[in-house]
Amino acid sequence: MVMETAMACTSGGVVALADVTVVRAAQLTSRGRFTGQKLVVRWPGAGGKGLGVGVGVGVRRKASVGCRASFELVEHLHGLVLGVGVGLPCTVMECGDVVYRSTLPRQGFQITTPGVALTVLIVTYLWATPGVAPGFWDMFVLAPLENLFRPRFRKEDLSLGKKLGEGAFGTVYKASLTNKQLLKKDGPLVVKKANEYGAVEAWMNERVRRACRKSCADFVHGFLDDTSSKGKEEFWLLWRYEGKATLADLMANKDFPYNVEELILGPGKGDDLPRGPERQNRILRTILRQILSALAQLHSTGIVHRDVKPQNIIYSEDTKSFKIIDLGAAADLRVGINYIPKEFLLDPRYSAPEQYIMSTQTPSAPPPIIAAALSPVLWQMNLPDRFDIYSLGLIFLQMAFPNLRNDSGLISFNRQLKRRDYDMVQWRNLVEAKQSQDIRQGFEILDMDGGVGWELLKDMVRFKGRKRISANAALAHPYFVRAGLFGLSGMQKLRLSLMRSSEQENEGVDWVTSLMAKSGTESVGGFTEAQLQNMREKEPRRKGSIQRNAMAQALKLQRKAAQTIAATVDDIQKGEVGKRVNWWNRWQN
Ligand SMILES: Nc1ncnc2c1ncn2[C@@H]1O[C@H](COP(=O)(O)OP(=O)(O)OP(=O)(O)O)[C@@H](O)[C@H]1O
Repeated sequence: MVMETAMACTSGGVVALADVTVVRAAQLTSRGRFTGQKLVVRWPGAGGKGLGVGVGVGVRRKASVGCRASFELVEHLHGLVLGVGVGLPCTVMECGDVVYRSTLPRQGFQITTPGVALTVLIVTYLWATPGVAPGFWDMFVLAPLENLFRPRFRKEDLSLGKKLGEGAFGTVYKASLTNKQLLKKDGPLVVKKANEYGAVEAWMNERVRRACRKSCADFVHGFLDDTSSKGKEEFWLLWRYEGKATLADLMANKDFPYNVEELILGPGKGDDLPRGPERQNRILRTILRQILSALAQLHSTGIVHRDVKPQNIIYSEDTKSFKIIDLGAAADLRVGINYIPKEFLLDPRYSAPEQYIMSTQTPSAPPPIIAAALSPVLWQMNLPDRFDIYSLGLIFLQMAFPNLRNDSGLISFNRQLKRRDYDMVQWRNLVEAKQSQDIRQGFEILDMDGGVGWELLKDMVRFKGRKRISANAALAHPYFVRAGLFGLSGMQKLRLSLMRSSEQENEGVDWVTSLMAKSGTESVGGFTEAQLQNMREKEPRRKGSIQRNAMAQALKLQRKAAQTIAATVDDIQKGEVGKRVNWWNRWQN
């Protein structure tokens, strides 16, 4: 190995200069030729200084006389340049071993299998529901931009009309705009003077307007009015007037569901079928699909409505479809807004048995940035969207059974179901024995096409949120996906029978459980209700394969990690930073 200053010349002149360790050097002959076939040049270590890139190596190449002259000149310059410490850093130069420059591996961007796998993993996490990446984009780009260009309203710009409703969160009026220049599209508006949660409702509506505007009533603006005569601040919320009827109004009509048919299908479009279960089923399916689509969009953006009921589903005369209103009780799980695990804001008639959208052991939401980063984990742990699915299941039930459409009917259904441990099959056995016309009509609808409607209803109204179907899965259910006139396709029938057989497995477990309960033991006298409930909810034991066990362990670990982090963040938020946070104790709990 010889330490020397090397320079390579090409016909274009000097192209490289550096202090190099020549491992196997080409000789520059007195006749100006490289004699070696290979020139391996090791550039100086990190931070090596030098000039130029590209070494004409390995090729017998004629060095011109000019080149030789340049060599000497540059050698002088070289000393000068290095002397003052000027030169390109190694990061921008091709430092390292140089063996045939043209055959060197490229040092720029390279695709490797672990790199691809890691990228896929990160992207999947960032885009998993409720969407960390879209959330940041929404929060830091879309929201400020929208704020910049939206017109601003004051209460003087509005003229209030008829009162439309009064609820726990405020009073709602039909209104019109006095200053017509504020909005391009004219038309009636709705104003809610919110006394509580107004700012949150406005924030939630703005989020929905950016993420999935077609699923909810068209929100215009929200502003704070601190000039109220009552002396307290009021938040004014503005929507476009969607129409005069909510699903509750339409369901209260004796002609339901035929009164909705014309609204959603258009005049005379439903006359191809005679009045009866098949026609009713078609209308119910359309209504349910519209509401499920709206919910699926809300859920995919991390919002759980928490107050899904016929009164909060409005028929939009403009889009001829059903939309969701009243986001006052909604929770944004992406950033933890309005998410208070122990708060009870819900309508008991439609609320799921768990009552909370998140486990009560999940601490209150951490600061938005941390909440956003953790949101996919928390979402998967709690599946909070299933809360809305239960409520929608009850609406489906009410649409099918006329006797359940009023409050007393629904309340007595809730009582009956609770007594039967939320087992819809047991409830069916109970009510079918009564032979009422309304009940018969309901089951006739649900049992069509091999009972797909009944299957879907059972998947929606389940005790455990985790076992309930999601809005997206429900939309792909055979109840909606039909093969035209022939009803269910072969695949759908297969899927249905699979679903049924898995259910029979559960029923077997239930049967054994009830036998055990009846037999009891002499000393204890049988199981308590709580123990029974616990046993029923347990999955039947399946043979554990290595993959399944590994998966279960990984999930357990993920859940534990998320709980530990969330609990610690909660402590920090509560100001318990001073106390020593014992991670190990938390982990073991
Ligand atoms: N965009 C809209 N277009 C037409 N009507 C609307 C609209 N928004 C609300 N309404 C009407 O106003 C009523 C009350 O609205 P909303 O449910 O949002 O108020 P609320 O104060 O939260 O009531 P509650 O507490 O009873 O749910 C609705 O039942 C509906 O009739």
